[in-house]
Amino acid sequence: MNYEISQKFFFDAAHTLKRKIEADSSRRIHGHTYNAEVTLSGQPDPHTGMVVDLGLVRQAVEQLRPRLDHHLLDDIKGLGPATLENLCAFIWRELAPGLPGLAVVRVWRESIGDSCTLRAAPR
Ligand SMILES: Nc1nc2c(c(=O)[nH]1)N=C([C@H](O)[C@H](O)COP(=O)(O)OP(=O)(O)OP(=O)(O)O)CN2
Ligand SMILES: [Zn+2]
Repeated sequence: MNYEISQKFFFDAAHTLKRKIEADSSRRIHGHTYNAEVTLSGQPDPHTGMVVDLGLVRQAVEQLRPRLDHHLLDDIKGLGPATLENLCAFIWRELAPGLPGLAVVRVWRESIGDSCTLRAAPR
């Protein structure tokens, strides 16, 4: 059996996006509320009963969140075009060093129903 333990957070951010369709509205600066969820997988430590203390996950997320919340995503170094895919990859790169067992990063926009899920490659 394997366990997955998750934490959700959100950030409000602005962006532009170059697209072939809906091009005009996408290239103007506009904002979204982005939801995100990070999931770690593993076995609970027999002494603590925890895969990972969710407080540690929260600390890592709280370090990252101010770098996204109320920012223009176009300005964030290393993000690239502000798509859900690139947000998943960015969050992964930023959190993975401090969160061993990181298995899934999901980012979605509730208002429009768009979602992206990034999973660790199977070993
Ligand atoms: N593969 C992807 N395709 C698209 C992405 C993406 O991140 N990955 N993103 C977009 C747009 O940003 C998205 O559709 C939102 O559209 P947008 O014009 O920015 O906002 P809306 O006004 O339509 O939605 P609200 O969130 O309600 O403001 C497109 N494709
Ligand atoms: Zn948008």
